[in-house]
Amino acid sequence: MTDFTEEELALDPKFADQFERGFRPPCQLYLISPPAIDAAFADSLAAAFDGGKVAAFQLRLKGMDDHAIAQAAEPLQRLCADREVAFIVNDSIALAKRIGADGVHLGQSDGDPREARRILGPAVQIGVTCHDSRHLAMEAGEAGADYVAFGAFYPTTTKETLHRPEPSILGWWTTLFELPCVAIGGITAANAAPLVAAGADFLAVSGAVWNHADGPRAGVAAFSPVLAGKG
Ligand SMILES: Cc1ncc(COP(=O)(O)OP(=O)(O)O)c(N)n1
Ligand SMILES: Cc1nc(C(=O)O)sc1CCOP(=O)(O)O
Ligand SMILES: [Mg+2]
Repeated sequence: MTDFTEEELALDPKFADQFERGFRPPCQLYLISPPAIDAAFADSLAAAFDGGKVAAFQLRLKGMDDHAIAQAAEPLQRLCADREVAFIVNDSIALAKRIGADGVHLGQSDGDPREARRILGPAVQIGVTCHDSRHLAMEAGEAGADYVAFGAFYPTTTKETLHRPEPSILGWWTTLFELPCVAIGGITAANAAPLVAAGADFLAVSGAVWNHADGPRAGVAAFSPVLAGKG
């Protein structure tokens, strides 16, 4: 696999009709926390969950140590359990293990998915950032990831990003692989339709929910039509 170039890995359109896309559940929302939160954040998260179905919540607090994140996680993890939302920890396999998270999201320099599996066991969801790379996504799949994440599809102020995939990478992935794919980066209710149409299994969203003019409940609710394919 490591011998292929990105170009070689691209699905040649002339062969596309030879592949049949299997059934996939409708696209779902994967909510990412703001990079910093305050003591009242649990109320905002509850409001977001009131806005519509959220499949997963990722606690992504940057620049804090694991001990502080573990403390902040407690009420949020409880709320997620009550609302049947998967609770995913960003960056840290050790923290995910310590607090018994439902999953961990690993960037390309956050740790090895095989090591994460060894430490966290078979039931914990492991996600891997793959930027705009088919190659990284196939490597993540081979390493036992539960989902691959492509991004940033649109400009974002939440994180400095270097990669800008085309929506077609989602169609390529879902045509060839059963493993779910996540689209991330600058996604709003207004620009999400091409990602849903291309085959994203999940939309990972932060700013569009937390910075929504009418609050996080409205921020989540705004995605309902586009997730239903009516955007
Ligand atoms: C669902 C999802 N996709 C991508 C990322 C980005 O992870 P990473 O590249 O490690 O960058 P940071 O989020 O750690 O700044 C993610 N967190 N979640
Ligand atoms: C955390 C993150 N990772 C990205 C990637 O491209 O890997 S983009 C991003 C920011 C997501 O937040 P928003 O929805 O506000 O753009
Ligand atoms: Mg990371």
